[in-house]
Amino acid sequence: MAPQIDAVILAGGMARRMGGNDKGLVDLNGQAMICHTIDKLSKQVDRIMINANRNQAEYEQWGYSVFSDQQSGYLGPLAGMVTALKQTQAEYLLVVPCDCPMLPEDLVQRLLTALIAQNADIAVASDGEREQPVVLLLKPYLVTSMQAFLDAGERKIDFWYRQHTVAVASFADQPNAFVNVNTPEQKQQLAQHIAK
Ligand SMILES: Nc1nc2c(ncn2[C@@H]2O[C@H](COP(=O)(O)OP(=O)(O)OP(=O)(O)O)[C@@H](O)[C@H]2O)c(=O)[nH]1
Ligand SMILES: [Mg+2]
Repeated sequence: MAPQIDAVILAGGMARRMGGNDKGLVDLNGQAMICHTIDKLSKQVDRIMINANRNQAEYEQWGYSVFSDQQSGYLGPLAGMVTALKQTQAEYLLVVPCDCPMLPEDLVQRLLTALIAQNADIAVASDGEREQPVVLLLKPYLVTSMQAFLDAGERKIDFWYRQHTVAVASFADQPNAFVNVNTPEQKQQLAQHIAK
């Protein structure tokens, strides 16, 4: 039987490079950016959760559970992840950002295969050149380690990874799948690419 997998879409950042406009909600070719991500994930996971620190009512319109970071203050992506880990009952949690609208259709399948093959606790995606630190599959028991890391005042996700066994799943054959929209210019470029 396939394991149960929940997903959290991280939309809890300040989006400073987007002029402070909530990145998940900015329009990309007729729909909110997060809708592109939801479309990519909906067939790959059992349940989707949205992690947002403002505009929660707007995020609720898609019918998924919406929650903010348990610890306020914009402490970074780990703050959203640890909160999601406390909510899930699934065997694995998939984490993705709200600003990667082109994610692979086989994201979960390949991350899970890599995690199992390497007997790892975490599988992180790579575009063939660079790891994508907020695109990962992980085991929920890691919540204790992640909370302890944050409680110690640490914030850097890469440092946290290093405490665990991490498998890397390569998506070198889909180099555009992780295009990351941080600025209005990047959004404009992707909009033109999608419209072609
Ligand atoms: N829950 C939560 N998520 C965060 C936080 N900071 C960043 N993220 C998320 O982490 C992912 C990657 O972060 P960035 O692309 O740097 O997003 P950002 O911090 O909103 O944008 P900038 O302010 O321009 O750096 C995005 O999905 C963000 O929503 C935070 O404090 N809490
Ligand atoms: Mg980003």
